[in-house]
Amino acid sequence: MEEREGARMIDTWINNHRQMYDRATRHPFVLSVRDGTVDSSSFKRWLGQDYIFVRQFVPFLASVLLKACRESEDQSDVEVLLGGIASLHDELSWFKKEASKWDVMLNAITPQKANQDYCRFLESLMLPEVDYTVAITAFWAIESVYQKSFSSCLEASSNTPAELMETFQRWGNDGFGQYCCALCGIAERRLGTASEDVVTMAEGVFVRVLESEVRFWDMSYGE
Ligand SMILES: Cc1ncc(CO)c(N)n1
Repeated sequence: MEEREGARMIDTWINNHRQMYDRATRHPFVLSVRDGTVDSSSFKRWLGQDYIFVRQFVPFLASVLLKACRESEDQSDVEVLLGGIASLHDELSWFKKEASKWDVMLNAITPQKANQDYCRFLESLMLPEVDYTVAITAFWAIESVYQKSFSSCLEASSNTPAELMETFQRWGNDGFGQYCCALCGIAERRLGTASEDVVTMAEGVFVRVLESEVRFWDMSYGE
């Protein structure tokens, strides 16, 4: 099979869907965090909904790991994904600690429509017939929207409130950036030898992730 240049492929997608990409990675909620004007009710709403999402993210990541174990030609994929599982473990404890700090009752939260839809989309990607290349592309896209969004809140010119810094460091720090690069590298490598059909499907999933992330951020403003 002809080798395609995966790196260029993902860059091309980002360029082709630039408007949606920017809406997902420079959402008004994130910009309000960055300039220090975010209100605590939006932050708390986001925190509670994201906890629910992250719980659903665990079985999704497990399904990607299983596909990597079975289908990947490169053993290091499994190690990258195991690192992701370890950090999700840490993330869940962090959510609980942060929620108690802000008086958010995690047990009492019901998922809003955008969250339910996003979680249902994740479920559809867990099916065994979904190609590993498509699943890892989705996984990379989901993580990288948070990485891009929150790393912008840590730039020297930003005015992120001190009590929110720890939150945004979770997804904005260099280590998380390197993890996203490793995921991107896996997706690129797989896309490089994938069939046209799989590439088309992976691009569709990428766009769907961006749309789902925009709707997810929108929830922080309430319904
Ligand atoms: C909605 C959403 N997207 C991405 C991430 C990154 O893990 C997250 N925690 N929540």
